Amino acid sequence: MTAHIIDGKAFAAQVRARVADQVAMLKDQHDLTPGLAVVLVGEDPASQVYVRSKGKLTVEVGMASFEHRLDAGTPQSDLLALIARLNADPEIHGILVQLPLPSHIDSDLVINAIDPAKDVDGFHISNVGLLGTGQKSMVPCTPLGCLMMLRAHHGSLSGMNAVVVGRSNIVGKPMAQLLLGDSCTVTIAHSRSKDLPAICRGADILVAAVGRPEMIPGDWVKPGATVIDVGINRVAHGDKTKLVGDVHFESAAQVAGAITPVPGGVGPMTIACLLANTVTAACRAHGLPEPEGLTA
Ligand SMILES: NC(=O)C1=CN([C@@H]2O[C@H](COP(=O)(O)OP(=O)(O)OC[C@H]3O[C@@H](n4cnc5c(N)ncnc54)[C@H](OP(=O)(O)O)[C@@H]3O)[C@@H](O)[C@H]2O)C=CC1
Ligand SMILES: Nc1nc(=O)c2c([nH]1)NC[C@@H]1CN(c3ccc(C(=O)N[C@@H](CCC(=O)O)C(=O)O)cc3)C=[N+]21
Repeated sequence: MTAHIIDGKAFAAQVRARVADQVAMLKDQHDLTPGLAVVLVGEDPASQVYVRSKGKLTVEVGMASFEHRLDAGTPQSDLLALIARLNADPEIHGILVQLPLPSHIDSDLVINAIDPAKDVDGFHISNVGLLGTGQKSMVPCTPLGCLMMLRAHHGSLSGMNAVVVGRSNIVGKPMAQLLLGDSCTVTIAHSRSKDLPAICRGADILVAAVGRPEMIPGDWVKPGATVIDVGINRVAHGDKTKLVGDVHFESAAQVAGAITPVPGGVGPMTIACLLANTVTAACRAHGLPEPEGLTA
């Protein structure tokens, strides 16, 4: 059997088109242009690529993009002062502080300084709490993108066994919350889990968010399962480099029912969901009805 390949790139283009329609409507009928501010501290090359790509796609859907690049040695107090200004700025509906931050900065403190209503990453403790208790919140972009693809592929996820490998605050834990919210039976595995292959083999839905290139081989995958590969790992490839996921794609695609590729799977959906969250935040800020199909 060869798995259906879930085309995250095409799906993301559809999500961005819906965001663009919504933005056009907000401009036309409410004279409102949603704005997204992205803050980058330091010169990490991968982060610079993401930030550029976010800025370009933000403008493409008709929103206003504000980029703040601070040098690596920026004092934490300066970053907090910038966030306070962005929180107070009515033209800005979404704020994203690119992670990881340099080690002299306390990431939790910075994230929790963002107005939760503008926290389009969904990382603020109040959004985490709202999600955990099933209340309306800002939902983290990567797990939201994964959920959208899973719902589109399966319809209902109710009663399915889902295994999430990885327990980070930005991917693993919120992914598990969303799957639980859709009535999956959820297992969260991590570096201390015993017999990870056996845990994975029980999964109807297997989400890999580890950060280890091609760690999960096909023989850990239940025949017919849906595999969502969140991993983005740059590895040597001849005298160049290439991107691979946390799943060994070739072997897993022989066994799975459906699988997301890397690149072209979860990554593009993450950015599309960031734009979706920004439009949702703009609607909420103005007491307007939220766009349908762009939230969890
Ligand atoms: N496509 C996208 O849009 C995005 C992709 N990513 C990618 O997703 C991956 C994960 O990111 P992130 O969650 O931030 O990573 P973290 O490093 O924060 O978390 C990794 C998790 O994997 C677990 N882990 C590590 N080694 C093993 C192992 N051998 N067996 C089982 N579990 C293990 C860790 O366990 P423990 O807690 O015990 O240490 C930890 O919970 C990365 O490749 C990252 O680049 C991230 C964000 C967005
Ligand atoms: N506050 C914050 N929020 C984030 O959402 C966040 C972050 N910090 N720090 C870094 C991670 C990583 N991340 C990705 C987004 C898009 C792709 C993406 O579009 N990937 C393309 C390939 C891009 C390439 O070629 O390099 C793909 O998979 O097809 C990947 C990774 C968001 N992150």
